Amino acid sequence: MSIEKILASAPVVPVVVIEKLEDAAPLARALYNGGLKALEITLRTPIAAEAVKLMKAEVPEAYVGTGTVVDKASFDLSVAAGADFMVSPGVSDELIALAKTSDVPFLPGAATASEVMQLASHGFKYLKFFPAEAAGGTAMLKSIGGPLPHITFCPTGGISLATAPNYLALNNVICVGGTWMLDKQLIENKDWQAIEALARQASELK
Ligand SMILES: O=C(O)C(=O)C[C@H](O)[C@H](O)COP(=O)(O)O
Repeated sequence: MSIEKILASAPVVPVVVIEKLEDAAPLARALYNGGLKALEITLRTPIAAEAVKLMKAEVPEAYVGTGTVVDKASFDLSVAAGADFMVSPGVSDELIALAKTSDVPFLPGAATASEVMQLASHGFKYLKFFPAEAAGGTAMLKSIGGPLPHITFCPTGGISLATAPNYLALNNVICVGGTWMLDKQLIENKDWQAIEALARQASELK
């Protein structure tokens, strides 16, 4: 499985912070039924790895990956959980070495031309552009695309339903990451139909 195929599966990758294990399966089903095929579960809560397992069992046809992969511990936790892919907000020599020895698709984060060049030198052609809005938004991606046209991005960070199309219109953007479809109140209310509707809105973005 390639990171390209995973990222090309839908225009948006929901970035999920899972608080309750009981929400994992129905949330994954709602997001997938709404057309979002790749789900990024951030390792920011102690139940995240277990949630990945439950989501994969509930929606085996989905690509269930981990986010906030920042060191060997989180990398190993992702592998143990059976993550279909991994995403990091930035990158370190340790993570680059681990990613290059693993067959789990890895999407490293970058925010500057130098970081993009460093990752490209290690063979990465798909990068997370994070934090997208704070790091310069679409203007930054257009500028980076000039000298580095062979790198494709999944911008994430501060992107909304309204601004996502501006990123998706860029030649060097394959999809965006976002949290706007993960309304905390709807999840608290277990309103999975409403979550599915927000996912559908996101999945129909061009
Ligand atoms: O936890 C990580 O590893 C992250 O990279 C953080 C997420 O990308 C942001 O939480 C995106 O959140 P929004 O800004 O609401 O789209």
